[in-house]
Amino acid sequence: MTQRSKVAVLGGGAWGTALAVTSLRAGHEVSIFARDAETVEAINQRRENPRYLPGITLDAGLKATSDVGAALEGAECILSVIPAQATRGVLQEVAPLIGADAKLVLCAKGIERGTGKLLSQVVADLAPQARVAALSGPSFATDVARGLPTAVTIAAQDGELAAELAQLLSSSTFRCYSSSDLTGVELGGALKNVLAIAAGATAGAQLGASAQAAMVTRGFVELRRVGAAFGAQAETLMGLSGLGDLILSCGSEQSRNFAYGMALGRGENLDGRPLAEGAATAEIAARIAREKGIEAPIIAAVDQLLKGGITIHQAVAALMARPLRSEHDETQP
Ligand SMILES: NC(=O)C1=CN([C@@H]2O[C@H](COP(=O)(O)OP(=O)(O)OC[C@H]3O[C@@H](n4cnc5c(N)ncnc54)[C@H](OP(=O)(O)O)[C@@H]3O)[C@@H](O)[C@H]2O)C=CC1
Ligand SMILES: O=C(CO)COP(=O)(O)O
Repeated sequence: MTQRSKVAVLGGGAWGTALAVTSLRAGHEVSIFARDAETVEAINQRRENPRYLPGITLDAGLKATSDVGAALEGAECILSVIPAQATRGVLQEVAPLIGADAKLVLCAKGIERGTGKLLSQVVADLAPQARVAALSGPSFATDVARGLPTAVTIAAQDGELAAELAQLLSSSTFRCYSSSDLTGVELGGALKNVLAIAAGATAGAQLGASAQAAMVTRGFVELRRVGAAFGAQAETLMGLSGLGDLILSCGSEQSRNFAYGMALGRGENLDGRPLAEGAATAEIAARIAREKGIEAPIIAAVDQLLKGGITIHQAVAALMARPLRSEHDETQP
């Protein structure tokens, strides 16, 4: 085990709470910032987070506060676990509280809708003093909170920082690999959510397991094309934050993105559903692909589906009618 540090977690949702628990298990002092007073009280008084992790008893020693300054005070490592589209707003508020040497680990999976920026670019805008990294990979919050074995990747442009963080956050049930491909790890996590919606919609419309497998495989081709255009390494996308997370999220209703897609495929009302980051990322991912001339028909179809422009049956019919081609088209990046 590494030296005991203070880890601050921004966000008292499912993933923030699970990462707080795992940080505690890695031997650190942990403080969660949650804006919701009831969540703070439930974590501190009853060792539970019934809104986001119902039925799970949290480890003793976890602390939560609605005072972000108190949560961040003395923290050597800050985990940002605020949904992607709210990350800028929260960082704007907390940036002055982040020290020059603080390690800031982005744990949300998304691309900023308004700007097309990865979250590390949002940090560069607002808290350039922070040493930024991203944590991503196949990991359901409930599995992690329950202490089931999980592996993720932590990436930073500075490979030594990534390795340091992997050491800091790993425990006997939470294995962190390190990487210097920050862009690849961020993109893998953000785009798999869009593809999980596509897979879920295919399942919801009862188009069959074969169609679902084709959707995921060809979706992965699009993920790799977008990754290549951003300079991501192909091996990164074949790893935990890419293929690994696709395997998890495109085949299980435990994934909120997959479940959201299922509801979409069944034609159900989508109001009031739990967070599905892919719904926010789809439009900007489709726009980025269009602007960069990247062929990404599945990502575009998810965007259209979410906007109500087409049905899943129309989307699949259009995908099936595309011109036949080599599976490995070298004309695409
Ligand atoms: N759940 C999972 O299994 C995993 C999730 N992730 C990623 O982690 C990110 C967060 O997901 P998750 O924790 O599950 O989401 P949840 O919906 O469970 O929780 C979101 C949390 O963020 C808080 N929040 C939202 N907006 C703000 C804001 N403006 N200021 C302060 N707090 C805010 C919410 O507070 P409030 O309750 O007050 O609204 C809530 O505590 C997503 O990007 C997701 O893709 C990654 C891996 C696994
Ligand atoms: O990212 C996740 C697992 O790795 C969680 O997926 P969902 O947000 O779709 O539930």
